[in-house]
Amino acid sequence: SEEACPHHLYQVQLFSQDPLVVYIPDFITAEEAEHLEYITRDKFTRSEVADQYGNLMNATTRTSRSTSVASDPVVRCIESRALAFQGYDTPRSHLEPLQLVQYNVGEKYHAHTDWFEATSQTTAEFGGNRHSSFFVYVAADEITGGGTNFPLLDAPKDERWCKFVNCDEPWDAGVTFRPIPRNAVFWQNLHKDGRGNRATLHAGLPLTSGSKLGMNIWTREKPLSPQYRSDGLN
Ligand SMILES: O=C(O)CCC(=O)C(=O)O
Ligand SMILES: [Fe+2]
Repeated sequence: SEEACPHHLYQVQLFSQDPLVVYIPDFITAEEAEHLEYITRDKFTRSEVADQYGNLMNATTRTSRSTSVASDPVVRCIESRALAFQGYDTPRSHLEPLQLVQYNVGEKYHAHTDWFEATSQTTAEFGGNRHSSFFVYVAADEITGGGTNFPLLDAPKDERWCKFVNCDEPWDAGVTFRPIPRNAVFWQNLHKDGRGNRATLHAGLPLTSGSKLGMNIWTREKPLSPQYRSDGLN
């Protein structure tokens, strides 16, 4: 039985190979989660989305509030972890500032991809397109609903996944990751040739009760220009 196996520390689980999706329990610590909440507590504004031309706007498709996070030693640790996870080869300059997203009852983010279709959002100063995404559940209080749904991924068959994904959903709804504090979902947005992978389509489902604080960690294909980075370094 599994109980007889020696203890090990790593916990990541491959969820899907194509697109690459990896589930990461305990991606951030309780102290880091509290710190993120604390340093952003009065900073949230209505979330923006980019339209097909790359114009940023408030839209009914994304009703959360969000803020980017200024760099500090705790934030740098989280960034380092995200870079190490991706194989150490990616320099910090490829990271967008961490983005926190706050949802209350009824709020959601309609199905979207994190990679951009609009070339105005993938210019050299933005570091090209978003190569990968981590979505981290920072906090979830008394929550129902509010999972992250990938409609084009296959639901897992093994019921041991049910602690991380909602197994009560119809199989044709794809997969919905539960908003479990400090856990993260990682995925690769782009094919090898740089084209966006449509199967990474996903949505933040509406909350039917409680509240949720999430965090996006987006890695671009190339370095962002200093003005768009949290460290502002050259
Ligand atoms: O809220 C979620 O579960 C997903 C949010 C998301 O996909 C995003 O902010 O890009
Ligand atoms: Fe997203």
